[in-house]
Amino acid sequence: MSAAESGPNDGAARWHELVLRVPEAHVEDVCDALEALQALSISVEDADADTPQEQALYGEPGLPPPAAGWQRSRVTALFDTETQAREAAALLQPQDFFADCEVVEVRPVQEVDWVRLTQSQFEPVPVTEDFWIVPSWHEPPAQARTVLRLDPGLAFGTGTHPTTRMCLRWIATRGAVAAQRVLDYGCGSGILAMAAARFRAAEVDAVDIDPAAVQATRANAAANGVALRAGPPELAQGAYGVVLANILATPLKVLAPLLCGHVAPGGHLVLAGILARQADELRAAYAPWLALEVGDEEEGWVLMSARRPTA
Ligand SMILES: C[S@@+](CC[C@H](N)C(=O)[O-])C[C@H]1O[C@@H](n2cnc3c(N)ncnc32)[C@H](O)[C@@H]1O
Repeated sequence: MSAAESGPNDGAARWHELVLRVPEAHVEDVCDALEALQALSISVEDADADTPQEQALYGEPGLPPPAAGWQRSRVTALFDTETQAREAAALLQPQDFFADCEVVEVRPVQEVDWVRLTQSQFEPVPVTEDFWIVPSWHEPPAQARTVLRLDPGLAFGTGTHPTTRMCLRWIATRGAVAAQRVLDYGCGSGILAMAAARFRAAEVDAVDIDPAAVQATRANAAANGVALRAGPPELAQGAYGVVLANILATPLKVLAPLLCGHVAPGGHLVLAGILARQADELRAAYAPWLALEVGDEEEGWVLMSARRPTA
């Protein structure tokens, strides 16, 4: 057994990890003991991971269930303090079941500033040269004349996904939403609904089957000073000059009669969430009502749109 060593930044660390090497036969005993010693969490990994000795661990039909650990497992237990981690190591070492085990180290776990880390991953997103989606912790770029403030949250839609970006570009460049009733079907964060409002839609309805998305849309609209109605799908009523739906090919096919039924004469239907190879399926599914065409393509995704003839 090797002596446990601690890392150089002990003083600053919030938690400490006790790392052990344990043969398969004793993984369960060691984990039970660590639990009894008040470990905050315990993880078991293959000690030979990423080496030629790495061992797959899964149950095959007709074969015995997988073992609790690998031939040589690396067991890591998290403790509140360095003292607790070292005491746990000291208490384990004399135990019979620990005979073939090894204390690898006691090491500090550095705190991660998750807020800062997350924020650093979300930069302002340009939709066009002068329309930008900007997280609240960033200043809008100088060239941004139209801005939506949006932070990553539980609901989909920060502008970083190509399907959202293509819809935003359609809204910003076609001039089709101005003075229209607009429906955002599957609103997620409400990003498309808010963009429609920014580009002077007369009235915006945003609906989603996920109550968390409806809540996020309301909160994001309030933060952006945007007036819209958000709610469950039943909120969508009557005809709209523009119907936007960025969902996925399968639900979009099921929703074809419903979505087409909301498109006013002379109005537009804009669909995204469709892979390029699914475009023909979608065209066929919507053919009884509207003639969809691919209008944009990005990273293997397409935007499809159609216009209902004026009556
Ligand atoms: C890919 S996200 C799009 C979010 C946002 N509109 C955007 O463009 O980034 C799809 C959203 O559609 C919602 N959704 C999925 N199926 C739906 C359905 N049948 N009716 C209404 N909303 C649906 C999901 O809950 C999700 O919020």
